Amino acid sequence: MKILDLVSTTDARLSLALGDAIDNKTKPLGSLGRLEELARQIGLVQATTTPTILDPAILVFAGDHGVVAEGVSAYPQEVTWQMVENFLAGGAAINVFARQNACAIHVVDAGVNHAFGERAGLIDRKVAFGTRNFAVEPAMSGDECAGALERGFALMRDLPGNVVGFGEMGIGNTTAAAALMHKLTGAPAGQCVGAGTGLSPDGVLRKQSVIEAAVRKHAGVADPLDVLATFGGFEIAMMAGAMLEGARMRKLLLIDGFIVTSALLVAARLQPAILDYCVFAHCSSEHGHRLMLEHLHAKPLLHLNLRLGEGTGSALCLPLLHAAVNFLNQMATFSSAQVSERAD
Ligand SMILES: O=C(O)c1ccc[n+]([C@@H]2O[C@H](COP(=O)([O-])O)[C@@H](O)[C@H]2O)c1
Ligand SMILES: Cc1cc2nc[nH]c2cc1C
Repeated sequence: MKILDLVSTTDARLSLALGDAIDNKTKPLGSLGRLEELARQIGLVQATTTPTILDPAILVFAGDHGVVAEGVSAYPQEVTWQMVENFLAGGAAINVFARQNACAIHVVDAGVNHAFGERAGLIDRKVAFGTRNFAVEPAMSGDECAGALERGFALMRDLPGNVVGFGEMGIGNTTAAAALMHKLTGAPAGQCVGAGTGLSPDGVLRKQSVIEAAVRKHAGVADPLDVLATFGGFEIAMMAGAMLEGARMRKLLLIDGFIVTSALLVAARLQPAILDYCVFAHCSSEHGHRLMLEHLHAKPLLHLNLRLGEGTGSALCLPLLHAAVNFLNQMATFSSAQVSERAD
């Protein structure tokens, strides 16, 4: 497996040109706030002063987690495959929000513990029927982890469009994501764990102990790919691969909640320039997400107390992306509209 180098989108001349284009629009300087930052970022990602949003798509990666045997989720494992069926039937929150925003969804079986058979609309990239229990042994072998990353690269190469939103589904995956966060940011496990699908306070303490014991068991694992294989999940590894390839292709990456951001933590350790390509959709109410975002110096767009996953935050910020490119491409300038500029 080869991870290709990513280049930063930094381009001083283009940044100046975008700044001029934004400042010449008929509005007080800076008055479109975060939308101005977004417009500039999308312009830099696409290397143009006239960026577009073409064929946006949301990829929902599903996988199961052996660590659920430790009682770390409020819901049973079969909810993962049952929700995949719900995605395929169009009845989940992500289906509703993607439809509302004319956005395609692709559901990927990265490693669900269920035999779906041939299913229209389901992209079968199953590495295995769920990871192993990392409280006992590494979640994945090195080969399984590399296979998941590579399938992520390939998926992105097949995807049209220049904006890709990430989403996931996997009972137990907040435990995997919290373990990755603990290992990759150095934050204490107690600051990385949260209620996930709705664990009780006692359940959250148990989740913390499971992570702390597993980290002691797998002491010495430090390389980001080894950390991913030991504590991660197939959907998390496949997202990390897809993010790396998406950025290499200069697609804009929409980062959803706690689990999607944990995949980015891995990708950013491998290729820090990936952060230039990321829009952080929202700050999840999962306990560790705010700290995880701070670690990445990320400023999320929305604060809606979401903690659903599926890519729902990614879908909900699509109108903001459209607004950013539309104001840049369509607003009149002071000179074209013959509006007087500021007096000083
Ligand atoms: O995206 C988030 O921030 C988020 C926060 C909490 C839970 N989730 C979703 O809930 C599931 C994992 O929760 P759990 O408690 O089973 O680890 C998984 O399917 C995620 O999509 C997602
Ligand atoms: C019902 C349900 C839907 C979900 N969507 C993402 N994670 C989920 C977890 C549960 C339990």
